[in-house]
Amino acid sequence: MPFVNELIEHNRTQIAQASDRAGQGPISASRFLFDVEAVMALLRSRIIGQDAVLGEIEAMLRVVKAGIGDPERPLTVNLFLGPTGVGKTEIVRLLAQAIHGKPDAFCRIDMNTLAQEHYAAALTGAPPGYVGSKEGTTLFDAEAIAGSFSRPGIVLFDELEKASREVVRSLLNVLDSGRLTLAAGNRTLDFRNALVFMTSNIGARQAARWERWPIPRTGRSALRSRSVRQALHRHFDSEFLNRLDRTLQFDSIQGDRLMPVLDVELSKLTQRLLRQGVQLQVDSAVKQAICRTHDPRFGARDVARQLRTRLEPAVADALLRDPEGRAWRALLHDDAIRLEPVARD
Ligand SMILES: Nc1ncnc2c1ncn2[C@@H]1O[C@H](COP(=O)(O)OP(=O)(O)OP(=O)(O)O)[C@@H](O)[C@H]1O
Repeated sequence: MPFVNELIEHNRTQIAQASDRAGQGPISASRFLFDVEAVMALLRSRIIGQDAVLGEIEAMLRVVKAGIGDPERPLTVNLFLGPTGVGKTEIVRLLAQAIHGKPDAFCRIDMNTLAQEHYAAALTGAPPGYVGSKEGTTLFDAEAIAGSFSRPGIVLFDELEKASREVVRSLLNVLDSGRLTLAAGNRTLDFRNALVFMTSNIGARQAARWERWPIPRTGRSALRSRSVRQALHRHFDSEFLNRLDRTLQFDSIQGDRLMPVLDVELSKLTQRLLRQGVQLQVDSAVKQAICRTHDPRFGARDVARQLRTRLEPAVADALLRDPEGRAWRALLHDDAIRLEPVARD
């Protein structure tokens, strides 16, 4: 028995195909099934300290949902800038989760693997006459890019600054016309139904220096964003930068942002434990100890790492020691995390 959503999607696709055949072009008004409020609620519950970025994402999703963008370009093209572990990739994963029901339902191109000029071929496939040209083999996942009539595809070009200039130049066509003809010439990938994201940590080192400058926060953030913009313009041609819809700068994750990030990470762990029928409470002393020893170079990644290396082993010990134990409390003893059973009434 098909789901209602699938039936609606099927009907909409039929209508779209019929209208295409009649030469009217695709129907645009609200063809996308996703609900902007629901998508943003998920993002806001999981992404801490990036309010300005999330505001821009919301505006972008509204334009996409309303279907009023240029139909000859990707639905949107966004460059995410910031240091490691601040939520750049996580936002794309959450969008995939909210729109397609799976956090990995997007096409990810790791630009780090395309660091040399001749790797442009890996992106667009082999030219005619070369091995692999007939197969049209490329790094792109055509289905994840195309999405469907009622759900946009999602593409992420990760670590953009690592790609060679040649590879970045081969993306200009995608940004201009929403299409990329593979080198063999026998296949074209269509990005016109895709949300395109790119990430880069360009300028992050310069920005970090301003974080420590002893001036008020607003002044610091203006200087920081100017230095990131300068680094960006030094690295990429304006030909490329002018084709981006949004360049969004992420804030670093440290100070008073750590505790809410820790709460998000903890809730993922407690949910996993609950699925095994185990309850876990974590003392605030444990949380403070984790925030105190946070390594700011790794942003939120270090919070997740500390949970994995300090809390999870203590939980595992307790569960293996007493497999019948169903409720536990994590406490701090001499700077080490210990678990004690919670007495049940
Ligand atoms: N702003 C945030 N709020 C809550 N959790 C976050 C945030 N940023 C990152 N995280 C957590 O850290 C993990 C790593 O973040 P993410 O993959 O987004 O890093 P990134 O910014 O893309 O950095 P990198 O350039 O290293 O890939 C995420 O899976 C998430 O659990």
